[in-house]
Amino acid sequence: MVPILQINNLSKRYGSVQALNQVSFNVEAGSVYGLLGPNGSGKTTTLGIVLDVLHASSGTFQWFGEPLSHQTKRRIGAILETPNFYPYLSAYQNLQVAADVKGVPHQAIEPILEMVGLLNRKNSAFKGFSLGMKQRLALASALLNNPEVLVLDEPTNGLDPQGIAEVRELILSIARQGKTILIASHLLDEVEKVCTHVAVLQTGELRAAGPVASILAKDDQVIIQVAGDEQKVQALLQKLPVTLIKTDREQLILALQPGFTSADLNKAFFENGLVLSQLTIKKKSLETQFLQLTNNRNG
Ligand SMILES: Nc1ncnc2c1ncn2[C@@H]1O[C@H](COP(=O)(O)OP(=O)(O)OP(=O)(O)O)[C@@H](O)[C@H]1O
Repeated sequence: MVPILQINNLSKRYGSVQALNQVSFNVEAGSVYGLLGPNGSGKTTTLGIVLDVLHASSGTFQWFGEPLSHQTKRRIGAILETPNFYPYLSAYQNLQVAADVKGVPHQAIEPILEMVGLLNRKNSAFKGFSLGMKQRLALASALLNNPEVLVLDEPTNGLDPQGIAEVRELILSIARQGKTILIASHLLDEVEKVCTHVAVLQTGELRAAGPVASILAKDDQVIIQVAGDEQKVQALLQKLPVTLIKTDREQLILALQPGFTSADLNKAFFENGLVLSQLTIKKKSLETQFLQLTNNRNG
């Protein structure tokens, strides 16, 4: 299946600042994909580029296997910053305005208000809403035209614990409806709770990408280097109980599923006529590095 979003070697410079450097990852259909990194790591820049708000210095991206167009944009709902709703209009009236802009019939409004838990406040003015309610109204607005994908930049920023819990639960319930979600966050905890997949950015570099369970696993990871046919290597990796976390030049970084040891890995390669020229066990999980990353934030 074609990935929902393919990002290939994306780079962005702002003058002397290299905000993104050759970043590549794919977002598959049905995933909740976290873009994790501390402030200034390039998350917003990445989202801005794929939503056509910013231009990349180099690299490409495709939505649904196609370049971004008017048609593909209609399949994407996004919240990059807290949207400007009219303070004196009610939740319902604000969504009427948004529906008119998007060419969506007004019948769509109430079911969406119900989904985001604001139906009983539909006639209340926006200005009286808590931050959490404002964010849920923003989600309602992004969902009005029933997009296949939602792109969210730090959706729980500034919310109190209850607001955070509500927005996270809402994101999960939207995901359960089969929508794909790309969400930028500087919170490891949020990514662990909400996301199925994660790409980790640090100062514009992609540090790791893959399923949350394997990237954040406590299990050992191994670095291998294989002499031999690359296709054969990939075919073998597909069959083994391992997850490819990252390819770094000649090296492959793998997470081993419980019960499958580095000795088993070595044996499997040998039996398939492939010789490992390197097999290093990385004792520390990436989690420690992520915690350092996210704790180093300064804002
Ligand atoms: N318009 C701009 N002009 C110059 N530098 C910029 C501009 N926008 C972003 N940057 C720089 O690019 C880098 C990446 O910023 P970006 O906003 O993408 O990071 P982020 O991970 O989204 O962080 P935050 O959570 O703080 O928004 C940072 O060093 C930032 O200072």
